[in-house]
Amino acid sequence: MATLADLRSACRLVIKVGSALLVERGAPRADWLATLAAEIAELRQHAEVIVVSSGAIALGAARLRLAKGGRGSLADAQASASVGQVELARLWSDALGLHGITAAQMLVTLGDLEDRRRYLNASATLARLLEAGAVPVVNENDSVATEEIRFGDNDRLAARVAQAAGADAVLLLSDVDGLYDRDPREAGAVLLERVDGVTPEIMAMASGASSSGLGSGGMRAKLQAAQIAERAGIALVIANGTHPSPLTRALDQGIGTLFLPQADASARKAWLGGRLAPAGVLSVDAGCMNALDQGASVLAAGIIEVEGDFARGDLVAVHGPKGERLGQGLVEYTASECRAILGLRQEQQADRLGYAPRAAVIHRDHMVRA
Ligand SMILES: Nc1ncnc2c1ncn2[C@@H]1O[C@H](COP(=O)(O)OP(=O)(O)O)[C@@H](O)[C@H]1O
Ligand SMILES: N[C@@H](CCC(=O)OP(=O)(O)O)C(=O)O
Repeated sequence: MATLADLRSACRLVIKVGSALLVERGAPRADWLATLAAEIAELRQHAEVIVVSSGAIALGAARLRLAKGGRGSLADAQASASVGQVELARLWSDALGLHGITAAQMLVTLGDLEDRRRYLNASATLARLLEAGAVPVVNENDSVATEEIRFGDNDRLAARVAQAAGADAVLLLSDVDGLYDRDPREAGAVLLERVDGVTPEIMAMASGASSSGLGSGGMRAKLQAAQIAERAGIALVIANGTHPSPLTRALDQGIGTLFLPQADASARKAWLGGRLAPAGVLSVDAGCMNALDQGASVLAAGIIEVEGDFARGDLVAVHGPKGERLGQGLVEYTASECRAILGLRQEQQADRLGYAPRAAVIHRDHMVRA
């Protein structure tokens, strides 16, 4: 992905919308949202789209008549988010619904995306929603997340969601055209079209303050999001959402800042292959070994032996029938569940598990080959 126009060829795209775009003096900017929804509908003809939407605190604070846009204290922000999220979900549902698109609300915390077991859950839900044709509308679960366990800004949340969803690109819609070499309110600020690596010099260009007072992250949070994305092999764009057709302006007119991924897309899997020590071993038969060569997932039917005592979400090694090292990945079941279902086909597993089986024991998206 070398230019903004290349984002048109992305298969899976995360679009993040900041509070200031969606809310003005406590009221939703419904007309603006309608035009964005039309652009999303157009994009969806050839790509899958996930929305990360801010705005719950700003909307809720207006309803509750709380000072400082609901950001006076954590308790105010949490109460505002509870009230505003109801309205925010309805706004998206109505706007996308006009185009026959089903919106799906997903509220996540930092823990949901950092803990490997919960990361798998979030990732599987996103995948299933996209497969079923819905547009997930994600926000932080502000009403339960305390200060220590919050992202606090939806920019980094969007980058993490992109990672969990295996997206190719993230588009952060803000109220500026992109990253400038200094705060754009200063004279002589120049827009950067491409950033090849978020270096300390790039980081120093941004201030942490939000321009509208409604949002939380400022440009610094966007650069932190860019760092997460570039390490995960995902392109990230900062573009101006204040125009009537922001996606067209960014992608077709090329106005915005593109942050190039610093590693190839497989870097997303690199952490699986790297630092972590496997907590156990799944040995598979020759049929499964061949299927893995074709890019398949590890299914219980192909497992012949389970070693170790691991939990769901742990990293386990996959060996062939003669002990060949085939790869490693995040396992969807505990060791005892793996032992209970080894050798069984999907339709035979529910009785042993007591619940409907998952799609695979190790999904191919969560596996690296040796
Ligand atoms: N170097 C910079 N380049 C662009 N914007 C910057 C820079 N430094 C500070 N900013 C400020 O960051 C603001 C965008 O952050 P924020 O208000 O949090 O946006 P959002 O609500 O979209 O998340 C811009 O309006 C701008 O005033
Ligand atoms: N989760 C919060 C938004 C936090 C946030 O990042 O806001 P913004 O900087 O406007 O994208 C909300 O829904 O109000």
